[in-house]
Amino acid sequence: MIDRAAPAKIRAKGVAKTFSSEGRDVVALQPVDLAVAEGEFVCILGPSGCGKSTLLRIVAGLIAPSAGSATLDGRPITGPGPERGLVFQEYALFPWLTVMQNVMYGPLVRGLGRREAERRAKTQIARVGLEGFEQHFPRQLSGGMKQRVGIARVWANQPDVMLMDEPFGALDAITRNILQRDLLKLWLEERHTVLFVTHSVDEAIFLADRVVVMSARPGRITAIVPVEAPRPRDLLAPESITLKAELTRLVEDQVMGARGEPSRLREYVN
Ligand SMILES: Nc1ncnc2c1ncn2[C@@H]1O[C@H](COP(=O)(O)OP(=O)(O)OP(=O)(O)O)[C@@H](O)[C@H]1O
Repeated sequence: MIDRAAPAKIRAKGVAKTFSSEGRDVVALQPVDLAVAEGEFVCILGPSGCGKSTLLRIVAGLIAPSAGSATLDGRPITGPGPERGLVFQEYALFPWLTVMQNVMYGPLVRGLGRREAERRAKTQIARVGLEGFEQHFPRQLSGGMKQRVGIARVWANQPDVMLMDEPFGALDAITRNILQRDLLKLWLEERHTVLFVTHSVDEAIFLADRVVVMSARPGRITAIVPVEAPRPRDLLAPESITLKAELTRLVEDQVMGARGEPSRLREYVN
């Protein structure tokens, strides 16, 4: 159970980001406040370019905010750390290492003995359904398999928090659905805290405890919508369809609003 009364696992307070490039300032993120509870699965949903990745990268410690502060367990985030595992859309595997070596890499770097690193890697490779592919190189794997290795690699480090940036965005719809189900199964077993960036409304409804909707650039949070249906969720159930219409409207309003056009969806949604 998520304990919302407990101190937040991740907290963003007035977090904002302006990038300066070629003498121009780009406001990527307006001040954002967000608290994620321990063990919670939160999806950040919004149109392209609204600053979703920027917010995730600030929590990852890869970039510093221009204003405000982000904390993990109450401590300021000043850089990346082993308690936060990152999965990106680009698979980011080492092409010259096998699946086994890729997954063992983190535990070895963290000083685990070879045997323990191997044991952990084997367990994680089996969990993501890649038993038998330990000696394959990334080039011998499909996109979905590479993303499974990416997840196994992060999980082998036993992070407290998983930060996922459109991890399934490059995959075909069927593979994406399978990986969403598998990710959910793994998450239900261990209940890491997950911050998951997506621009798919269906993906957010299927996975999240809460969906954070962001506005078109410069990004800010426009709504936080809880998803209360028990898992696994049926996206064709009436409550999912209603929620899908609501979230789609929220996102579309942002895009249309940014263009100065009224939302076309309004006529379909009461
Ligand atoms: N390093 C950077 N330098 C300059 N501008 C940047 C940088 N990183 C991001 N931006 C700008 O900040 C804005 C937000 O980018 P971000 O990648 O966070 O959006 P996003 O919502 O994740 O987009 P998408 O869904 O398309 O991946 C964009 O306008 C982008 O061009």
